[in-house]
Amino acid sequence: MKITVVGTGYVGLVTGTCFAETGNDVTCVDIDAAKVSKLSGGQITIYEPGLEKLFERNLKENRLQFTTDLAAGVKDAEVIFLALPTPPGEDGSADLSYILKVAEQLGNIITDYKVIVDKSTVPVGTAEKVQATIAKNCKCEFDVVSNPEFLREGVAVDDFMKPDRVVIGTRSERARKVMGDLFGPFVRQGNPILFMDEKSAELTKYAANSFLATKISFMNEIAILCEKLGADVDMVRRGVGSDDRIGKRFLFPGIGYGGSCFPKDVQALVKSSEDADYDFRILNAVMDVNEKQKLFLLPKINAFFNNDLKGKHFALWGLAFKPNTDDIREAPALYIIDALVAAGATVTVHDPEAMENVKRLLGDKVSYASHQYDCLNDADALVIATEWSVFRTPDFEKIKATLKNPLIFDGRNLFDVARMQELGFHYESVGRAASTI
Ligand SMILES: NC(=O)C1=CN([C@@H]2O[C@H](COP(=O)(O)OP(=O)(O)OC[C@H]3O[C@@H](n4cnc5c(N)ncnc54)[C@H](O)[C@@H]3O)[C@@H](O)[C@H]2O)C=CC1
Ligand SMILES: O=C(O)[C@H]1O[C@H](OP(=O)(O)OP(=O)(O)OC[C@H]2O[C@@H](n3ccc(=O)[nH]c3=O)[C@H](O)[C@@H]2O)[C@H](O)[C@@H](O)[C@@H]1O
Repeated sequence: MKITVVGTGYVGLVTGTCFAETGNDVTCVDIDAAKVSKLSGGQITIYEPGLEKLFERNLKENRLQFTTDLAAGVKDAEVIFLALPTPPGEDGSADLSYILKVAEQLGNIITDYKVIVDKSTVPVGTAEKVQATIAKNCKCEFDVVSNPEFLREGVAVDDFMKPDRVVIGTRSERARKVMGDLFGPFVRQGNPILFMDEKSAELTKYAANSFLATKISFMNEIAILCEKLGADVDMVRRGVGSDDRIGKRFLFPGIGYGGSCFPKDVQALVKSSEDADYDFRILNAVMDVNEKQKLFLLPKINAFFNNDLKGKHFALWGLAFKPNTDDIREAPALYIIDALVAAGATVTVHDPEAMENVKRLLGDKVSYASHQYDCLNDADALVIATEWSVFRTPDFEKIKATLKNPLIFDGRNLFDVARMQELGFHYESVGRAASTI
């Protein structure tokens, strides 16, 4: 099938590459000329495990092309995916200007039947708006379909190729057939394609992300309670997660959820609810808990240093909002850095993939260490903000020998508390007793 993907960011690039990998002829369109030039030249623009190999193969075999020219890019397409940004507007609602702008352009461009697919995360009613915007100038038939994306960064290729489900919102038989054929190869393993109306599909995406965020905030509050009552959140998590009705996943407490999606999508659903004259109380609490959780380690750090961080120096491991990505959008590490620097401390940071992005954002606000152990030089303590595998089994003797104090504040519960005690560390984590020296 001939497919065009408009917007070649995270979702667009994964979508385009995976469709090419399953034998489709894919053109990706982006207004960012530098990005298009890099991608056309074979240089991948995001860090995503497993994607580069597929990208290179499909580019070489001419199933994947890139252009800045929307009209040329969509000319032969049967299906046009819109994988455009939907950032939060000032009032927290999703900003639809990117999508509606392209919809308006498409109305003037398309001359034969196309299925136009909202892949972006968009509020209920957007498919209708896109339909109306295209229809203003369009002289041919077309359908607008809602097909939200559920991939996670870091495992995006697997999530796209073997999805738990594909949600397709359309009431058009013609579009349903096209989308069913296109996604058939991805759901052969038995997971379903769920056909529904456009509004239900749009709400499914927000409900899924908001529910996952709720699970995380819930466990973060349980972790706080564990510390107050002397329980161990690791034990509680296992005990709770063994119930199939609850499930083991997304119960890991930490320093809050970040990334480009949970924070903005929970906020957007709250705003949609307000617009519909409904106060979504649970989600307001979820956001509130998450805001506080990002700075969960700060009182512990302050308490250790008697509320005087002036002149103290911290090593910080992990900048990405989660492992296996270089994405630092809404990363809890950034909030910790802000708080430490505001209190008069200095920080040296290390991350396996996200250093360049942080350098662009923070410049000389922090210092950078290209190796995780160099990061520890002259530091009063180590703070861990992201659970990269490479941080899970470090050389503890080296850490102890390099840090000024054997002191670790771990926002991701990487180590066993009793072991840290044996090794002679003062070790503080989330929802578990501290090991003290
Ligand atoms: N990043 C993720 O893991 C996931 C994101 N989503 C949703 O997918 C949507 C896209 O997200 P990302 O890929 O992360 O965004 P992104 O910000 O990485 O990429 C968006 C791309 O669109 C391009 N663009 C902007 N205006 C354009 C125009 N007029 N014509 C052509 N290209 C244009 C930008 O240059 C950029 O390359 C959002 O709604 C997001 O909520 C959904 C699931 C997962
Ligand atoms: O709409 C989106 O963009 C995507 O948002 C999330 O994916 P992603 O943001 O890539 O990352 P997650 O693995 O969901 O993690 C999000 C945040 O939650 C945190 N988290 C996750 C799980 C957990 O148990 N505890 C926890 O604190 C992570 O550290 C991270 O900061 C969803 O998992 C995807 O299904 C969805 O498609």
